[in-house]
Amino acid sequence: MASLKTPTLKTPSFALSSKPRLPSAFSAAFPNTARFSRSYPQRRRFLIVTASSSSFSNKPTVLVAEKLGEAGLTLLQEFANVDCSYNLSPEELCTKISLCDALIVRSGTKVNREVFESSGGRLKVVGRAGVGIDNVDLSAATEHGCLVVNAPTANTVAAAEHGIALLAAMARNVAQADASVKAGKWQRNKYVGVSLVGKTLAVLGFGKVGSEVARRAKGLGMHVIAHDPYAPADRARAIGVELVSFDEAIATADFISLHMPLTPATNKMLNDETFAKMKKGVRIVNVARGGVIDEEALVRALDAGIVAQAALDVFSEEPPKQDSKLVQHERVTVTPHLGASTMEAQEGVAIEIAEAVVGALKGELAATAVNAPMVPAEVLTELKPYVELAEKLGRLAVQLVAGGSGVKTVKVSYASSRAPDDLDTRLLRAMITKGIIEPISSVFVNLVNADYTAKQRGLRITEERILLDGSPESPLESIQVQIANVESKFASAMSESGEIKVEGRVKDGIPHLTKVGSFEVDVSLEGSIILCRQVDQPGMIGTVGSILGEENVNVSFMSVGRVAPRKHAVMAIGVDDQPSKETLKRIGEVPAIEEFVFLKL
Ligand SMILES: NC(=O)c1ccc[n+]([C@@H]2O[C@H](COP(=O)([O-])OP(=O)(O)OC[C@H]3O[C@@H](n4cnc5c(N)ncnc54)[C@H](O)[C@@H]3O)[C@@H](O)[C@H]2O)c1
Ligand SMILES: O=C(O)[C@H](O)COP(=O)(O)O
Repeated sequence: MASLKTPTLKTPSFALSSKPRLPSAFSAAFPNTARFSRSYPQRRRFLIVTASSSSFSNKPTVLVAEKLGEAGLTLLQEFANVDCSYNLSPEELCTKISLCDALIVRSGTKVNREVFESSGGRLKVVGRAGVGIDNVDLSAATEHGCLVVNAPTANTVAAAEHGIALLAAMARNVAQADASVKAGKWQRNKYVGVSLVGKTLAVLGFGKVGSEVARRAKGLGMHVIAHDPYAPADRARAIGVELVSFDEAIATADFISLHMPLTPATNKMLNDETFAKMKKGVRIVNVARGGVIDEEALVRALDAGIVAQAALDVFSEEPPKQDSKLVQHERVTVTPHLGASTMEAQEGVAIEIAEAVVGALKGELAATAVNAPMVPAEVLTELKPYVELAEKLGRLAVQLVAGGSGVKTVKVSYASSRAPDDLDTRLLRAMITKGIIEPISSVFVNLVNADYTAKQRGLRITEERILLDGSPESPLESIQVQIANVESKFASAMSESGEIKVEGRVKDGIPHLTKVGSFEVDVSLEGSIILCRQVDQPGMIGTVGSILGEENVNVSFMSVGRVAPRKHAVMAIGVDDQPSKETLKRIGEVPAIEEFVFLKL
């Protein structure tokens, strides 16, 4: 594994408002200084989250609230302070969470709205060490900008094997017969079972686990059909499984195995009405979620002889009540949510979730994000410099708005030779939103909550693709951000149609600002930028350059865009360090400079 670095910390980087009141000329040039007084991260990657430091070290703190495999803990400990506190009460969890940057749970911990509210904004990642995320309030997580990641692959085989184990054990009364023998009985006639070979198995939910169950059931000689509204037909064909409607599946099956997630649409999917449509004597296996079955209706269906047997690993309430009629039913076999519980799966899940959580805390996009757009790794790598460009253009554009906060309508244009389907702009849009909102509010914006936050603030972002001729080798030629219905504190940033307009492109992997209003410039988007409009004349670069040089402010780049020789020009100056107020005031006093603005990136 690559060595782990300390996470990026938020450091004050534009604290002008904490200084004494500014001279009036300076205030005129920077009418919204106070708005930019909050702290920003000094260096930003295309981050989803940035962990805060704990009070005693620079490491983030990860609370592991349920048992996690050793290999995962070791990975976490290389990067974070790891607090393994199992069996916390809801109140204890809420108390602890305000001290944690990440939380790792399995299915036994309810991560509800209260947990996010109690975190005070510190909780940045919830890692679900498994597949089902029905125990995490995703809406609350998203609203709080908290990324939720899961470990979707490592326990697939374990769950499928447990499904098959329950199927066979149920058909041959293994659990009941075992209990009987241990009770001193020898009831060979009572526990005559049914055969699997030649029987029809309906797999409901033909995802990862469902298809592995289907594959294994085929090996046992069963006829397998499946119902899944979203499963691709070719995947089913490849395994030799026929995809059918829900009604057909339940009406023809001798055995039904459940493998869908618990969602509002699947909640109590098996109920009185659907049991009534089943073949008499059907046998049901559930290693998905208890809530997909109306458990009281199942008891009725068992008693009515519609359902001959059931084998259940999961329950709507876990653990179920000891006197639960369902659990105690003679023809029901139960296990305590053991589907993922093999040594191998737990080590795999622990590693999968630890890597996802550490990656997210380092600011990387997680491939297993549940409440953020999933962007494949190769697309991420390709988009990385454009992601940075997008955020910086948003950040620049909003700082050009007089008053800053009246931003409601933003138009983003992507010029690209790629077909629209080959260009995923969700990430870019999120980062533009981040760039626009963060400088003017105290909200932390990331890929998770960007759309939600924009909506909350009434910020409408429309996107436009400009299809260019040429080679689609690079994903984008340029990104343009326009803010409409506002005034600018730098009039030259206004386009002819009255919007603030900035445009940029990536050159040699580095984001550049290439247009301000209708002026073409070329300045790399690093450090900060001073934009000056001046009467185009010789010596301006030298004059401003020497004012900056006198204060030892390193100029990284200068570029002049003009309308015509000796008319107006916009000079863009990239500076590594922040010039003092006095220096900026001196620049503003250069007679040929008509307006200027200092923009923090
Ligand atoms: N008992 C355990 O310990 C255990 C272990 C692993 C997984 N699980 C559970 O098993 C379930 C499946 O896990 P997975 O990894 O296969 O997930 P998955 O996302 O790969 O598969 C779920 C499938 O269900 C389908 N689906 C969604 N709505 C449906 C509907 N209304 N009808 C039919 N199908 C529908 C989806 O299209 C998807 O193909 C999850 O609920 C998971 O939590 C339980
Ligand atoms: O959804 C899952 O991954 C399984 O139900 C496993 O849950 P567990 O991590 O609580 O065993």
